[in-house]
Amino acid sequence: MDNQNAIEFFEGQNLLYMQIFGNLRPVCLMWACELGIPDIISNHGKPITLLELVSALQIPPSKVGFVKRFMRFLAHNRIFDIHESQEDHHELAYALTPASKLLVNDSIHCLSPMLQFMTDPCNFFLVMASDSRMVDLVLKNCTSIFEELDSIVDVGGGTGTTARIICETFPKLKCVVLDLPHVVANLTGSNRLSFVGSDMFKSIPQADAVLLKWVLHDWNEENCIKILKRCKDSISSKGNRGKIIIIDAVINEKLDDQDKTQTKLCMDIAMMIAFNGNERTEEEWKQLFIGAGFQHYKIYHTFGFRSLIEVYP
Ligand SMILES: C[S@@+](CC[C@H](N)C(=O)[O-])C[C@H]1O[C@@H](n2cnc3c(N)ncnc32)[C@H](O)[C@@H]1O
Ligand SMILES: COc1ccc(-c2oc3cc(O)cc(O)c3c(=O)c2O)cc1
Repeated sequence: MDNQNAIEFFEGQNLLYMQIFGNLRPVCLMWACELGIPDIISNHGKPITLLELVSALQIPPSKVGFVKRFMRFLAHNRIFDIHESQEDHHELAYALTPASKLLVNDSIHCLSPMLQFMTDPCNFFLVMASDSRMVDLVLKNCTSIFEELDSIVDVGGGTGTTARIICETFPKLKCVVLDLPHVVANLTGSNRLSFVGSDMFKSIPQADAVLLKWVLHDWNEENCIKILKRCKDSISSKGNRGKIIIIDAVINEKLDDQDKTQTKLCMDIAMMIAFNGNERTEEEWKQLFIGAGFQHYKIYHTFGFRSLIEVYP
């Protein structure tokens, strides 16, 4: 084997081993949460040294080396930062990163229920509610999309986490949550929030706008077009003023960085396995909109791996 071939051979081998052992990443992330490490670091108020962490975890001192290696792995994966402590003779100290800040339990944007997505699918509404609490950031960055509306139906809106945030953010807006009857059966609304138990394939109440958040990625093309047609009926009395607001992923391998594409493609596989659904490219979204009889759409790509799409009749 010549030099170039040997380099390629070993790079290929490394890539394969990285993928094979990569399934340890979510496992370690879950262990870190089960041990409460993000909460311990957050409560500590400053980077925590290895010995302080081992003591907080009530792990015998003989196991310090294990914790050190575990934290090295997570730091390499950008879940924690490693600092050299100034006070304690340059001892290692661990801090939260933007990712692990989202795993601190008392934070409003805590995503630790999302971690259970793979291991405990029974907790579905807990998982979706944790994702929905992120919606306040989306709403704050696109007030113009919602502030002109008087009414909105959140189709497949689950237990109403998103709708409650919309009502709090836009005090004039009336919001209906439509989901399957058993999902909304015992939920109580308020004067601007109501729940309707119904099938989105059959009929959707009239409104200025329909919201579909993480709904269409669960369904194949044929079913998406059926849902979008029912949404179009719902806004039909508003003429060209009505619109559909979709919050979902848009795959764009050319524009997105490696991390964002990785997240979207992983979700695509999860949707394919679980629901025969899929994450879509802009062209695939466009074909759905044309298929359901819509004329225009506008995509806002500014919310991390999720996008917001306005669709007009
Ligand atoms: C992935 S969840 C999205 C929930 C919510 N929009 C969110 O982002 O948290 C899909 C939702 O669609 C609802 N759903 C599924 N089939 C439905 C149907 N035929 N009619 C109404 N809702 C339905 C499910 O009960 C579930 O709440
Ligand atoms: C933001 O990323 C995601 C959005 C939605 C989903 C998701 O997850 C589940 C999990 C379940 O246990 C049952 C389900 O029906 C679903 C979904 O329908 C769904 O869209 C995952 C990641």
